Amino acid sequence: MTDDTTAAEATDDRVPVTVLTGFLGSGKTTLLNRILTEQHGLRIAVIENEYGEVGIDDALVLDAEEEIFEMNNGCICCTVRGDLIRILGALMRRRDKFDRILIETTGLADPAPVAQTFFMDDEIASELRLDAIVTLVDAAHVLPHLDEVKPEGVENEAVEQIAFADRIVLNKTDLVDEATIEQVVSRIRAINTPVEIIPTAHAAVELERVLDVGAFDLDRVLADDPKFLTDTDHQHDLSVTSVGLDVEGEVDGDRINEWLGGLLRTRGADIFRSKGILAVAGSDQQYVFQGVHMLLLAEGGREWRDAETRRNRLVFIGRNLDRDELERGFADCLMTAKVAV
Ligand SMILES: Nc1nc2c(ncn2[C@@H]2O[C@H](COP(=O)(O)OP(=O)(O)OP(=O)(O)O)[C@@H](O)[C@H]2O)c(=O)[nH]1
Repeated sequence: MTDDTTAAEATDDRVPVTVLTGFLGSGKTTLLNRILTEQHGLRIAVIENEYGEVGIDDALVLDAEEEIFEMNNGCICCTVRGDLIRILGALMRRRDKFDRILIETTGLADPAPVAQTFFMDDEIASELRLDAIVTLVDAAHVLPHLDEVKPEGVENEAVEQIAFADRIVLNKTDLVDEATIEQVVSRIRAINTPVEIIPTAHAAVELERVLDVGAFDLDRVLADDPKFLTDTDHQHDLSVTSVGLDVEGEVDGDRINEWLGGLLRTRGADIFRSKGILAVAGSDQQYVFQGVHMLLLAEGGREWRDAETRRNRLVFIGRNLDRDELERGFADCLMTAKVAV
């Protein structure tokens, strides 16, 4: 680094932006919730992009003082990139209200086009500084996704997210043994040799290791990918789709457990991610379920409000999803449903 760049950085008062990425279910929302609830004294504007039609993450992000902008009608790296630019523009007009910006991408996003946004638009580049791309990696599930062979021209998002990372939060180390951690670390190193890897469980990372770290290095990116600033074309794996269900009524607790458990046991290789908020008969509390492949967790959510309509919102993301089958399976769990005997 020259004296000139040091001086330039010292006077750089642009707002730092962190891009939080990582494959489906790797722990992005868990980290976001940590950041939003920790007493760090920072004012963070959050932009959240969710994959799936029914918008569940907004209910799973904890209440916080911070402002949260939802972008649920497309993928941040392609269809709603215009929305991202508009939100950033609106934020810049009231930059006295926050100290930094955090963008959580979907689990299927390519971080490169999101990063490009900070270099290709002059107004944005003059006001905002891409601080780091922080990638969450699920130590228990990442290897098969890295191994997936995609059709010609189609990106492997899990690989891209690691390749572009300035920091890797190697999460869910509680679910695997040392040998698996070593194997995952060596796969990460093969994709992105110099990256700093921070092993964690439940995304318990010290914030100073991921926020305002000045780690994004355009020169390094251009050395790896000379077309980074000019090549805006990328192709998602269209065989990965989502099915969202939004159904009024209450479900039978036993039946929904049995159905979801059986579904993920038998189809969990193809169902990468599932999550939902359920109205279980006889309970005043919402039920939240979180599935990552075959691993299923259920937790109690907030209480239903008095006049609130009991409804169930579920999303499944993966391959070979059959909407009819999922709708029928869920309908059989509803209290009003006639169950075949
Ligand atoms: N055992 C274990 N579970 C974790 C850990 N981190 C997160 N989880 C759980 O994994 C599930 C997915 O975590 P999220 O934070 O929602 O993951 P995400 O990356 O935001 O998921 P998408 O937004 O769907 O891509 C949740 O049930 C979390 O509680 C961890 O380190 N260990």
